[in-house]
Amino acid sequence: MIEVRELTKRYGDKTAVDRLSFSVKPGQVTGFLGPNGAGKSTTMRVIIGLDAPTSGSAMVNGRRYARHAAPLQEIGSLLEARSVHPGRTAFAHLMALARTHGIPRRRVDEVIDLAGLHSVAHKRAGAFSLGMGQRLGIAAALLGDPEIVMLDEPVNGLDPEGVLWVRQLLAGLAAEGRTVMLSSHLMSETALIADHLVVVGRGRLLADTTVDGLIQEVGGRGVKVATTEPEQLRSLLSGPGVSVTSSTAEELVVLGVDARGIGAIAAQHGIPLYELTPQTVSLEEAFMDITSDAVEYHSVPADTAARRAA
Ligand SMILES: Nc1ncnc2c1ncn2[C@@H]1O[C@H](COP(=O)(O)OP(=O)(O)OP(=O)(O)O)[C@@H](O)[C@H]1O
Repeated sequence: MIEVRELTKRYGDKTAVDRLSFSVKPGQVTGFLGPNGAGKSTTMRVIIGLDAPTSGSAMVNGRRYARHAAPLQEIGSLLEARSVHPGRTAFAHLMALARTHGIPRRRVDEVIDLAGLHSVAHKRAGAFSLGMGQRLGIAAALLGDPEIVMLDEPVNGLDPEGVLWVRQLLAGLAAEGRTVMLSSHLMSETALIADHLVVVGRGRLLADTTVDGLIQEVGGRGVKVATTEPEQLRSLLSGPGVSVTSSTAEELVVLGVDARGIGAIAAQHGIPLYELTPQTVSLEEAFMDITSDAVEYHSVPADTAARRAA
């Protein structure tokens, strides 16, 4: 379990993390999402004690990271995939980590196999592709067989097979009851991996929810109905958990009853319908909607950028 409470981190006058609170629970995969510069890496660095909070706290299984006697066995993390000595082989890198943490050689062989690094284990890490480097970083994170696994952008640079591997690996770790957290700025990719989502923007919490919850929050999964009898249909549909709004005189937007249910009620009462459209909000739209005010670096159309530069 990771518990972040009222965490604030300032660098000079820049507030990277702003009174952020959330929990990452065991047995599920939590996606930590936000646009570039949202404060994800800073939060993760504080969690593993690489940075000290300005105020608030980040606890790992009830204690600050530094208070754990064997932190690598408590929480395995991948924060900077390239933090490997380029002249060392993958095997030597993992062995060095294992030796300094009292981890047996057998476990090094296990994580090399687990990460699919067998054929390159004795090659210099400096010659690794980005994807291989990511696999080595993930192998290192798993070395201590930790209860908690925290990975910063783990699929960055991986090919589709690698992405699938990470997805299955993390789902397997969560199914074993471990706590799994991964950061990303890609919503659709994270939704395939994560059960629970923590969304941040400009250092603040924007949503702490599930994929479905996020879509509901931005008004997705409603049904647009056009009928000649909107008022009659509205009163027939009204009930607990149902919300009906009208956009035009003959159009209703219904939340809480699906298209099939609306069609059945209309047919029962002889109400003609001339449109019945489930409204889908894509995950990317949902993400953009809740983070739109929190994006630090908005892109501008190419011609505007060119005019500004001129
Ligand atoms: N050491 C530092 N000194 C000054 N500012 C920093 C420092 N580290 C981070 N920041 C700033 O804090 C903010 C949050 O950065 P952070 O790297 O945590 O965001 P992020 O969500 O991980 O972004 P990305 O997806 O781009 O990695 C950014 O505006 C960044 O410029």
